[in-house]
Amino acid sequence: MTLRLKEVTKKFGSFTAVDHLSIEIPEKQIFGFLGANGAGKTTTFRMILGLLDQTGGDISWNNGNIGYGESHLIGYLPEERGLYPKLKVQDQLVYLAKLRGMKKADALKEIDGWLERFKVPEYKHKKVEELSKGNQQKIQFISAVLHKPKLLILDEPFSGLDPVNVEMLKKAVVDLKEAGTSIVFSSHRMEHVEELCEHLCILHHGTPVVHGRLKEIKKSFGKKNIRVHADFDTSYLENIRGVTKYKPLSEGCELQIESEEIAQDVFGELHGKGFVRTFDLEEPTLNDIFIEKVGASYE
Ligand SMILES: Nc1ncnc2c1ncn2[C@@H]1O[C@H](COP(=O)(O)OP(=O)(O)OP(=O)(O)O)[C@@H](O)[C@H]1O
Repeated sequence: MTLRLKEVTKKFGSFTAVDHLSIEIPEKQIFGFLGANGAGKTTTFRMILGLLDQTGGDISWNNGNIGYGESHLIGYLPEERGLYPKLKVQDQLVYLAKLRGMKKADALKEIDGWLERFKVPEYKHKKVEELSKGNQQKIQFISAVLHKPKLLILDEPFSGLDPVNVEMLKKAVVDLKEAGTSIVFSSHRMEHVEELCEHLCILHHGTPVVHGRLKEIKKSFGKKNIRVHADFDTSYLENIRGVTKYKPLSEGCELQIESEEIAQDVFGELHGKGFVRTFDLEEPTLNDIFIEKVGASYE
């Protein structure tokens, strides 16, 4: 079930939050949605979910509209986390699962499995307000996936989590994909998108500036990085034609080059100058691409 957005636009008064966005989100894959604060990611998710009406354009899923009737097929982790603080974890999850058409007995079984998996079984009968923020986020993630949705939309799922919990959630996301769920997630962290997504879109002021398959995006970017590990001063490499960036490291440097061919020149200039431990020619990172297209880095 492919999710298609065609020329989707959202205006709030005279302000355009999403501007003629056309993307295709293939099924059973993880699609990454990147963009600076205010780029239009959450607004796009709300339109996909039918929580906001678009001003123009079409959104279709499996060639039909997504409506409230499909809530059992869709899971959503909103950016503004919101569980009922006074309700106990299990009661709350059962309630939300029943809203999505699950039977209580099935829900209880699933809940136990997820709480174990996320290493929080002891919170089952605790009120949500007694949990740390990170653990509340895990519970909210569980509420988005309990009913085994076909389409899962995750707005900044990893924000505010410690590295161990980030890994735990990432693993869950990958397993859900492998089980056949189509997943769209937004993030400010390039490395998460780079690691998890085959397809992605970078939004800038509501317009997609990069869109497609990660591998092809990297290939078509042209520029590459070189990492040199050497025991002598490499700063002269900065002056080679085609070297667009130079960053000294404690032992060596990192370079950005205009195209792959420049690597030969850099390699040649290293010859005979001293001991070179490593010379690596690497693909551009998503961060490099983002900086060039959007002009700002989050790091
Ligand atoms: N209900 C609303 N009324 C008016 N403007 C809005 C409304 N919702 C969003 N906007 C504006 O639309 C733009 C896009 O917001 P959106 O929340 O989609 O961005 P985002 O990419 O999710 O940002 P962030 O990374 O900060 O979550 C922002 O400039 C925001 O102020």
